[in-house]
Amino acid sequence: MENRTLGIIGGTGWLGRAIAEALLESGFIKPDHLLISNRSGVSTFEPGVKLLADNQQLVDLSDIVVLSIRPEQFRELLINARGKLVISLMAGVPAAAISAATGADVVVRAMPNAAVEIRQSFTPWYGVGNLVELDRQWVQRLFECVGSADEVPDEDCIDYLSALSGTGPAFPAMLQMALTNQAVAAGIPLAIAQRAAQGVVVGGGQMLASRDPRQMIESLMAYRGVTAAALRSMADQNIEAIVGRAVQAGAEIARKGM
Ligand SMILES: NC(=O)C1=CN([C@@H]2O[C@H](COP(=O)(O)OP(=O)(O)OC[C@H]3O[C@@H](n4cnc5c(N)ncnc54)[C@H](O)[C@@H]3O)[C@@H](O)[C@H]2O)C=CC1
Ligand SMILES: O=C(O)[C@@H]1CCC=N1
Repeated sequence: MENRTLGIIGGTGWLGRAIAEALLESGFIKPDHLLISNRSGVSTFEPGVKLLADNQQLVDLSDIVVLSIRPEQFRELLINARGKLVISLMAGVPAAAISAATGADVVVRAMPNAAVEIRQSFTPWYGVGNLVELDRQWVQRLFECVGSADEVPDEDCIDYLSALSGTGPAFPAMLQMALTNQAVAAGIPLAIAQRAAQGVVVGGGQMLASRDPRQMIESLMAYRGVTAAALRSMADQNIEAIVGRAVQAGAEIARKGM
């Protein structure tokens, strides 16, 4: 299991590169068992990692192939991956379409997020085809190198979670911007507004790494003061429905296919 060769198509992109670097740093993959497809010929990977311009050659030399290209780039990709385990990170591309286009009988769809950069992605994954137990464990351990991971019960979970957790820092970034903009509109100087809003999202997020959110809300509501008024206003405006509609809008795109 340890000596498998992994090829990443799109390994010079945002997710692909971060995952490749984490796999090497953690020792999960040795440099001479990692292949990266690279069209420019310029490498910043450590020595031993093989760069290949030819994707079919990469597939032929790999036991497992990660597709970390964009959905529209996948339409142009011509590879025969019959007999290989293909792991796709692409949003909105069903496993059946990946099998049909690549010939792979076993396809894992995984949905990390941009926090792979800091090894804090949550990555749900789902395997289609005969994914044996050893492969299952391997996939789980691979994504644990960039955070935490869970096998999910069906493929639709991947489409739904693409919008919920695949979006990674998008929801917190939007909240941070809204807090900043509102503070500036209320007359707070921009630099202070930015620091205050960042403190809420980053500092608050770090606390929630080890606290239960419901208990946190209850503890702060118990003051019956400022926080209670602010959170009650959000609840009155049905924040849950707003969040629900946002995730559904993203999931709809993933389900429709890209
Ligand atoms: N960036 C994100 O936060 C997330 C991205 N995804 C999915 O991951 C996939 C990759 O996304 P990113 O890394 O953000 O995109 P990216 O655009 O940063 O990376 C794609 C890379 O693939 C390379 N590439 C494209 N076609 C190629 C080919 N035929 N041969 C070799 N290399 C090729 C490009 O040059 C680029 O370096 C997408 O399908 C996206 O849906 C999923 C969850 C989160
Ligand atoms: O927005 C997208 O389509 C990709 C998938 C989830 C995050 N980024």
